[in-house]
Amino acid sequence: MKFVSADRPQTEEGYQYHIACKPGDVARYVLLPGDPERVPKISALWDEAKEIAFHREYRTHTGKYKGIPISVTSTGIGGPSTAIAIEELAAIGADTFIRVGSTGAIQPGIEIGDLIIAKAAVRLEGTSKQYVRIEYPASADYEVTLALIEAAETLGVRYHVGITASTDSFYVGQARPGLNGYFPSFAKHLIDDLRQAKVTNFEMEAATLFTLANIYGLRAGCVCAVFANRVTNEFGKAGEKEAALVASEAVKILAEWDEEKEKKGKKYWFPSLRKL
Ligand SMILES: O=P(O)(O)O[C@H]1O[C@H](CO)[C@@H](O)[C@H]1O
Ligand SMILES: O=c1cc[nH]c(=O)[nH]1
Repeated sequence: MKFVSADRPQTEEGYQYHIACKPGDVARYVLLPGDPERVPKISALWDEAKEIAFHREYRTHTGKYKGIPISVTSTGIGGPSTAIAIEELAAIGADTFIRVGSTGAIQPGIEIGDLIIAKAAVRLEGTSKQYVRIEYPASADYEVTLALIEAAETLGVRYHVGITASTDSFYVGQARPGLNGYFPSFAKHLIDDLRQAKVTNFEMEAATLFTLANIYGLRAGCVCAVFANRVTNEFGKAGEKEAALVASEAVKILAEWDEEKEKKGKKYWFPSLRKL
């Protein structure tokens, strides 16, 4: 396989080095779970799907959900691999991303299995800092976020909307004691400080996704299933299917809004657009 340059390791036909996909392999709407094992669980919910590639942590299926072309690519854990996925998926035509993750809740009143839709992210990871100054906002796209809320309401699931904190470390970085009880003083206040600032949850990719989407003029949103409750210290794998359904339904809703905007010559969706 001949890659055209070191700057952009892709072949003449645009086959991307890490995700092993080329133009035409993915839809413009791409769901982004961290876990490769979640990819077939998500595409099983669609009308049709096929495996395109599975290279390193990047597993991609493309298919149709309620008639809308849709793809899913796993990002792996953390900002570095997520940034690679976004760079290469965007290079082959993806422009709207929805992270479908799992998360740890730090606010009271959030149950295991609930969903959390992120409207923005605290950039506690390093990847976005290698792209743009720290003051730059890791904010979700309002149309994607609204479509996720619409989908959650339609599906009647328990959900919350909030600011997520994306970290590079799952253990000490999310104020879990490390091996042999290693627990530095600056980690001790992390949850309480973030909780006072109304942060709802921890995960490890949204800040990278939102920052790069904003830099590149792409749309991104995020819905996560609550696996960990850091208030009660419970842990359980629940809500994964609901998060996948909400994200898939949100793509259907976004596709309808995009068609409406196109038909009426509008750049931004707004509630009374449908009455025009
Ligand atoms: O379930 P995923 O999407 O991987 O998301 C969460 O799970 C991993 C940690 O267990 C991190 O990737 C975190 O962001
Ligand atoms: O607590 C959690 C659960 C899932 N993912 C995280 O990053 N943290």
